[in-house]
Amino acid sequence: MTTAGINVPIGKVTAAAATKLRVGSLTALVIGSMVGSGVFSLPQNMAAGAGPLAILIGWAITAVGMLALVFVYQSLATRKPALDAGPYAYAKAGFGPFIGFNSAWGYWISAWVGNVSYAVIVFSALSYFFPAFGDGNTWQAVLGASILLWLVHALVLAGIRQAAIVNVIVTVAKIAPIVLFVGVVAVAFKLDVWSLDFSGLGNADLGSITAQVKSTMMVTLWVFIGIESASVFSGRAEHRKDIAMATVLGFFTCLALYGLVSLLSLGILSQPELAALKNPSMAGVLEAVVGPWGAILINIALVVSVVGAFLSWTLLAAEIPHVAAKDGTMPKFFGQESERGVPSTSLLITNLLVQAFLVITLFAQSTYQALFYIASAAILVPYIFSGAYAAKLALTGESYKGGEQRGGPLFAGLLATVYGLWLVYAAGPAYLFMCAILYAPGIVFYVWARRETNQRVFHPAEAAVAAALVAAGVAAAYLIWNGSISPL
Ligand SMILES: NC(=[NH2+])NCCC[C@H](N)C(=O)O
Repeated sequence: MTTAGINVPIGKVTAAAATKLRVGSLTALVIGSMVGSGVFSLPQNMAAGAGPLAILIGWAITAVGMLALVFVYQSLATRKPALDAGPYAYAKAGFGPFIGFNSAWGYWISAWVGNVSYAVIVFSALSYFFPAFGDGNTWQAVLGASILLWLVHALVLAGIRQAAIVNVIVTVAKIAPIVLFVGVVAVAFKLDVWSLDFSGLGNADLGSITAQVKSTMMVTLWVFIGIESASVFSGRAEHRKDIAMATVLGFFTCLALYGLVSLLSLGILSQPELAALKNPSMAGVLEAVVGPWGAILINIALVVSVVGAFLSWTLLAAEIPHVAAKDGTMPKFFGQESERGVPSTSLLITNLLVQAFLVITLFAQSTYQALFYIASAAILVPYIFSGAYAAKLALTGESYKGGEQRGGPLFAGLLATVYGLWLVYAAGPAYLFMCAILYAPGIVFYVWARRETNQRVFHPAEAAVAAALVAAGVAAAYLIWNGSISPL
């Protein structure tokens, strides 16, 4: 991860890093911005609801859908360079202020709920050394996570920016063990274990192939979140065209690593055995091959990787409402800055929410998986509207020169949108309802921002969407209260 997330104005972050980057380093940046916690739990997360065949199909769908999204952000970055505030700015330009607001709000929710999941998985990994941390949701773990949270808070307030050199070290420290894992597991791979139940249909718990594929979708989405920030690195590229190359290279490198981690693991332990592993499950798989040092290595790699990602996503999460406040999308108070230029109010609100969710985690006994499912589902609004905006530009011809080819971008935009809608379906009702609860309160802040800037609050269509959102939120709160759904 790097600080140069989508909403971080490039100049501010990179003033110090004036050296221009080539394809290699840019690719490392792209990979670094994607790899956080997800990969370390892939063996269990993927096998929990799917056999080898469905996992293969799941990666294939993800490859196509995510690549479409990559092209969407690339084409938007070149066509609408002025909108470099990221996904919400595209959604706003394409579909009006209310949709724009919800994209910013959703991206923000995803960022900070993702951080809650990070805190949980870090302590779940540490429980290998200190068993009291359990699955990262014991009181000891939540206490530890809270200390980590406010420590990071203090660092950010003090004006910390991730130095390029730290990024390089963290990226190497997290990628090297993953590559080692793939190598060791490839050698120990047993085809007969892998093909034991190729279709997964032998295990009645898994259900049809479609059901199995669906079960992998939030997981594969989660591991690629961060890819949208790649276009922001353009300011750091020596040649602008290098960034496109680096994004695609970074994408395929991660896809290969992710695919191999999840698929090769099925040749070490069977699907039911993987499904029963504790996360980070890469640790359990490597331990099965080489003994305890395998688990120790992976657990340490996870802590390094996720603490680094936690810092980056904290900076990014605080930056989102801050940037959105500047253009009137969010209330002005989110834009307040400390003397050091840190978006202190936004940071404080963000981390108070993380803290509140950590407490909820303790009482609801929430798992890492449930938390990152919420973060994945929440990001779909900005993703879908980015795809739709790219398609809209290609359809109307806006920002295209006469005779310029529009078929490719139109196809990518439509594909990304369809992929996003399929993910909404795959997320399932429990997580959609949970998102409704988190999105609905946003309306108050939207109204606030519109009043502050003396603008009309809702157009009729927007009012209808808002009303539907409130209704869904209320229904969701009721269903959770009476126990019909339990997304946590
Ligand atoms: N804190 C967050 N919102 N992180 C989102 C990025 C998730 C990242 N792809 C991972 O695997 O960890």
